[in-house]
Amino acid sequence: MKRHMNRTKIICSLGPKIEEPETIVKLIEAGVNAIRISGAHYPLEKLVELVLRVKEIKSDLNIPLAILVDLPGTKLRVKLFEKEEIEVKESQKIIIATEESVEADLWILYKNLHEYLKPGHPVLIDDGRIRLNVVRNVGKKIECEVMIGGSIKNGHGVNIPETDLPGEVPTKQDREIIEACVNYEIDYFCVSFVKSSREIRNMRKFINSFDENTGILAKIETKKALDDLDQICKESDGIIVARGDLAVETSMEELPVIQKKVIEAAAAFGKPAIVATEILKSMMENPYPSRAEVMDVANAILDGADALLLTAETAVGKYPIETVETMRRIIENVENHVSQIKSSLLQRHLQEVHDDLSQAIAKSSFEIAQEIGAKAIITSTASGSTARRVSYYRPNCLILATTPRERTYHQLSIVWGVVPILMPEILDVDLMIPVAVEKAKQLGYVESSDVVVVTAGMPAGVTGTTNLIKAHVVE
Ligand SMILES: Nc1ncnc2c1ncn2[C@@H]1O[C@H](COP(=O)(O)OP(=O)(O)OP(=O)(O)O)[C@@H](O)[C@H]1O
Ligand SMILES: CC(=O)C(=O)O
Repeated sequence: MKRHMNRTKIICSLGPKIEEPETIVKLIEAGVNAIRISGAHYPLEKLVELVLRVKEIKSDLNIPLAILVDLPGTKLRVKLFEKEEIEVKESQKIIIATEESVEADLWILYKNLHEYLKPGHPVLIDDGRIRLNVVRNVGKKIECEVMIGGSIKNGHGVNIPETDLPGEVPTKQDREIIEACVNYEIDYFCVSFVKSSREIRNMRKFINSFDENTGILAKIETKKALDDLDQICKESDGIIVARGDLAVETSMEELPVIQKKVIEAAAAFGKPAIVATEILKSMMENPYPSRAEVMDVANAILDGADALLLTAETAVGKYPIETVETMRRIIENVENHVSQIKSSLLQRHLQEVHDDLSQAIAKSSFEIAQEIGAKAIITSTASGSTARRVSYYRPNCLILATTPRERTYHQLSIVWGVVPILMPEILDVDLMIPVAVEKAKQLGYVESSDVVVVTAGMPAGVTGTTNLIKAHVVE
């Protein structure tokens, strides 16, 4: 399979149009580095079936590819019984009920929701596309006036930004999904509607009771998450700027600055940042993007995103493969030509190291590689932490992350610029370096007489032990 060298990674969301194995392979060939499967849109059995399908494909193709299972969390959703879709029109009055037994036009199954809603509160559906205003509550019925109409589908997300509904993470549905998936070595679970770092800790505790190597990505999509952003970044394994909900929970106008702030916060902790939603939205209908969307992809890269996440474009859009190809081409163009602009837009400031040895190694290997024009930085990594730290600096040269851990190999595929390479476990560090370099050579990333900067650690294979840098000439 042709290897694409886009350094900003591409993640796509699975959906009914792209579930067939041949289509998944085509998406990967087009440039996808990771696949998100939504726990909100798939029943458990189907979700597990898709996880297994993607695992089989990545094993057959022998490629690094991360699987992200998105947990629904405390997000409210529309429930329709009997119908799959209803149409609502401006100024029409409709009834929402909070329990299935109560007659209504649509349901939001959250116990006693009516007690939290007051006249005038906006109820926003499908990332704010449909807008209702609460008129009054009658028992368990909520009467609303349609302010902006359209079609409402079963499962559409609901935001009620004026309320602060209590809810514990992981929810019952989250726990069921995690339990159904634990045997399949999921690379990342995405935690929706995070409001505090405490929720990440609770989620970590629950997930770790089954599998300590699964990563946790915090979806930043509420105002409250922004108040606890540093701690959330510190305690998770990466973040997603979930612009669909975020725009509704804050405001559209705030998004550009929030996106930059969140990416910056994640980077400070050496964690990958993913930008999601409506990146190439018009390609749901057209085989080409709008100018503004091309600029959005470029700006997300320049903001420092590690990966870009396509949601509805691939899940339910008409041109999923073309969308991925378009995204890849824009990324490649920006990355290949960004150095023509004098002020280096991608490069980041050199971090204070304090007494963090692995941070010092990452920073120094970047500086040495830039100084000597190295072909690659090869990090021998167990958890992937050194590779992520090197990636932070956005070096011009390749970042090759050799690891004996299969999970790390797949997890690193969402990290900017990192090429994950699986290699056997070698406990003698003097042997590990030549084997890692030889593997990189065999795969065609480096050739004889190239200079590479290698990082490794003693004892080998143990997380957090990187303590060695070597400038090495490939034999
Ligand atoms: N697997 C799927 N099956 C059917 N529709 C889907 C699927 N995945 C996504 N969609 C559709 O695409 C839209 C956008 O996708 P996205 O994954 O952002 O959904 P979402 O419900 O907003 O997710 P989240 O709750 O995680 O924010 C959804 O509103 C839904 O209509
Ligand atoms: C991806 C997602 O959940 C959002 O943008 O809201």
